[in-house]
Amino acid sequence: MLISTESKNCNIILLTLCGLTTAYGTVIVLSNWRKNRQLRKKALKRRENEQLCMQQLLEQLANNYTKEEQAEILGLNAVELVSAAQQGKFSPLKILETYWTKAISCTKATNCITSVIKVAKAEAQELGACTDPSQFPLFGLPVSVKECYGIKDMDATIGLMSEINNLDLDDCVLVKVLKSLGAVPFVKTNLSQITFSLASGNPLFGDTSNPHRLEFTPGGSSSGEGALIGGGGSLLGFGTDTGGSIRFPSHLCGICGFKPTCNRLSLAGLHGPIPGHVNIATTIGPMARDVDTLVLAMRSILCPLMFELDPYIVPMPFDEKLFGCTKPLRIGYYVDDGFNKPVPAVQRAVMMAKKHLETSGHILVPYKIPNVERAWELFMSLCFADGGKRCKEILKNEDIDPVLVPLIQKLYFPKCLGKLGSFLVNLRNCWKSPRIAKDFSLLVEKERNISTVWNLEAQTFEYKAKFFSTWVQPEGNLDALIGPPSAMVAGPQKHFEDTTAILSYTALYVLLNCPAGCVPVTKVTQDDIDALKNYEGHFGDAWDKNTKDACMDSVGLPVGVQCITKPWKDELCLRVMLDLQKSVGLL
Ligand SMILES: CCCCCC/C=C\CCCCCCCC(=O)NCCO
Repeated sequence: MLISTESKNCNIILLTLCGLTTAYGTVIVLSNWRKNRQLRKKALKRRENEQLCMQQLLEQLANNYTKEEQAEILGLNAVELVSAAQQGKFSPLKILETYWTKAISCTKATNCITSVIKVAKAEAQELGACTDPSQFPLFGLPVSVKECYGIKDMDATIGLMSEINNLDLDDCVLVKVLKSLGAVPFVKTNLSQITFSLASGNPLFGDTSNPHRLEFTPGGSSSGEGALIGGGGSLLGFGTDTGGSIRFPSHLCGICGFKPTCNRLSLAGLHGPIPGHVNIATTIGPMARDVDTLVLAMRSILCPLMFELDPYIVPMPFDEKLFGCTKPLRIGYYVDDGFNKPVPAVQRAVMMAKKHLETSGHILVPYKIPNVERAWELFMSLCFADGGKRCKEILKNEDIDPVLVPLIQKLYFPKCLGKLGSFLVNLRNCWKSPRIAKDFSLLVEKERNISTVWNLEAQTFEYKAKFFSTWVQPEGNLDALIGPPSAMVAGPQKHFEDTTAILSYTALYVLLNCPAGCVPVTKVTQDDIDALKNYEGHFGDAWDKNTKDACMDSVGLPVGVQCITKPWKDELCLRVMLDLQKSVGLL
């Protein structure tokens, strides 16, 4: 009797607990659903308002200038345009309004712009009243910036609905410096959600298209810059690069992009997903149609004002001597990192670049990247040292971009089932793919403790030393490297979801903190596609199959080559890029 009363009480307690848990769960689910619905409404309104504002601006500007006047401005490169503006041939306002018109027509095709920077008009007018334009090295040059750059009274959402209308109180350091040099920041450009993938968009602003083939991706995360500059809507833009986000869209959109050594340019005032992520050297950098513009940008912004506004930036002005060096350089070249085999068009581009640089007088020697798999393990372990905690946190209540879903699912996968999961992934991906299984196990690994992170740092130092020991060669040390910017060229978005497979060529130089830039060298030919039909990759697994499928319909699309130098030799890297572009010509 006693037992049955006790068990009855137990049942009541259990039932009550179950009831309370269910009620609590339902309240949480409902409140999250409500928050998400409110955010979606806000997002829709934000996007509609911006589109309306762009349409109104287009209508206002429609009759301001003749087609011929606009064509004359749009036909100049950045160096020519600045010089024409300094000589008073075009006013900064006329240049701005011409580029606003062009940029808005680009975004109608590719959805590359997220916001018009309205204050640009007043800035252009103020510049127009200046009596000595020659003191401004970027006088009247409209400059586009990635959405995550902080600009006073504008939001910088990184594609998160919860960040809408969270306005910046001040301009970021780069924007302040640009303005002080006479440049006119005029639009903000789209990016992948939280900038943590090579995708082209986010649920807030939508996807961006490749200007050379609208149904293909422009790459990311600086997708808007790639599409806008590639489409002729901006002469100079700024992106960010943590794994390849400047160089990858540059390669896919047929433009030039440069990632400097970390701490040469200021990141202050930028919005990013993981503010304390110091192990992985995020940088900002310029993107443009030609290397001359990248040089103009770097030469101008490495100025006393930036060193003053951000005291943690190494106060190294542009090294004219290093940039102007004319001695023949010893340049290592490689067409394959042994991990992700590039498609034939990419391999051909590197061999073309080798020939061009030889014709320019340089000495090209074959080079082999040491143990890229090790670099990959270190990069992934450091990049997700928190077990993806921060990524998961900021994506709470948000619509998650479908491209990020596989990554987030892995980050949520229970670690205790990791070995089994890894085994199953190995089986599923064409029966045996050790690298895909490894990728899975690196991502399901939860938060690493401090000793593990210190250990990873120490091993990264060892890898760096080993890497540069291969530059010391009996016939003479290497000055630079050239190689692929990616194994792939542009293709449909769905093939660009597995970041690991795509990033090995660019993320390596983030781990090593090397300056690296991409220069367009050729376009995919039918012969490249015929050769691609026999492509099997190094592993014959799902990633290799994806690389092949992605590039099957890419005839006519741009192919870039990556140039790399040692840390702090940024100007030498730009020199190699310029020699290459001069020799290849503009595509
Ligand atoms: C040899 C190294 C291979 C590393 C492969 C890394 C794969 C995934 C890493 C996670 C994704 C990071 C994406 C960063 C994209 C980017 O550059 N974003 C810019 C933000 O500033």
